Amino acid sequence: MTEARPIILTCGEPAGVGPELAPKALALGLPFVFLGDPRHLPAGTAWAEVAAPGDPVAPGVLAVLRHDFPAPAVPGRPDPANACAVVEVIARAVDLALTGAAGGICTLPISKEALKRGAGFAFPGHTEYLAHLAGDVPVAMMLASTNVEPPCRVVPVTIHIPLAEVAAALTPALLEQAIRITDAAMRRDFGIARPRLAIAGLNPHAGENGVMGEEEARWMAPLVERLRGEGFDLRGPLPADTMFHPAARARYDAALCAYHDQALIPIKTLDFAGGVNVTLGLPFVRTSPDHGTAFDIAGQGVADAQSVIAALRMAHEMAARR
Ligand SMILES: NC(=O)C1=CN([C@@H]2O[C@H](COP(=O)(O)OP(=O)(O)OC[C@H]3O[C@@H](n4cnc5c(N)ncnc54)[C@H](O)[C@@H]3O)[C@@H](O)[C@H]2O)C=CC1
Ligand SMILES: NCC(=O)COP(=O)(O)O
Repeated sequence: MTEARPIILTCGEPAGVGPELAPKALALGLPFVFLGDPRHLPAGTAWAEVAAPGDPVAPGVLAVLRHDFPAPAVPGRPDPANACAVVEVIARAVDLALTGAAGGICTLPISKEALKRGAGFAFPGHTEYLAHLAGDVPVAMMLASTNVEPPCRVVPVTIHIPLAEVAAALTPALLEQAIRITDAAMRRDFGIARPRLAIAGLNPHAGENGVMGEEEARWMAPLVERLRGEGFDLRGPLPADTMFHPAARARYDAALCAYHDQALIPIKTLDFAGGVNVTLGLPFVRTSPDHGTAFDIAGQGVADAQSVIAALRMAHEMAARR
């Protein structure tokens, strides 16, 4: 059996909880390398600089690929001077994954606001930036539970846009693209031979035959029917409010949701600690914890590492399947 290639763990926003989670993630026992500035790690962290992702370090020591930042980190207070380096780290990790030096990347949380203000970052988040770095490939965001049965896996088809813009942004072409990407990724990355996908309606009661919204009857149901004809195992459009209880989740492998909160509220309610964010459709493996920078608790050492550990484990599992 070949040794698993390490996963690159990008530092994310240094004023958030990311850097303090990196040493806690050593509990995983699978190889990963922290890419960032070692000055941002908690005092007392046992770390060793490596020149390449696969270089050995002693057990219990955090391997660090050094990326020097202009400024130290003040917990809870992102420094605009560090914003460009946060973005550089993500790009460097992608290079390492694309060359095969790493098995994939796991990203610690960024502050979207800090990057926009400090670096003019033109992307809503990692997902869109990674798609760009990969050659502007179409991708989908999936959040997957690791602690609940049946699993909760959700794909927000529209992502970081105002609610007022959702109905216009949710087009047949976008939903079809998300269905195709999700189906392919469930097979390749999750080992599910015939993925069952559930499509959530946009409106209350999935429109109730047009009396509470017309998108479901006008184009969602015909799209689902057409793709079923191609062999996709689809159900829906379904009323979203009854899609996430255990008996309902047992009937599908992933749910495609119309907008961000329709997807993320169920998973963060069912499994905030073990939720993993995966970018589907990339030519390399990318996972992330499902939480953000948690500025309110940064620097206190109380941040829960379960989600980042689950994200690193899932990245290894996905890399092994590719
Ligand atoms: N993948 C990424 O880079 C993500 C980045 N974000 C960014 O994070 C920032 C803050 O977002 P929020 O909506 O406040 O979400 P958040 O997840 O940072 O915080 C929400 C609540 O959960 C708690 N929390 C989060 N992670 C925790 C952990 N590991 N252990 C214990 N408690 C934890 C926080 O203390 C806070 O009370 C924003 O700038 C957002 O854009 C949010 C989600 C994902
Ligand atoms: N709410 C989910 C989220 O913000 C994930 O964003 P990213 O992985 O694209 O950075």
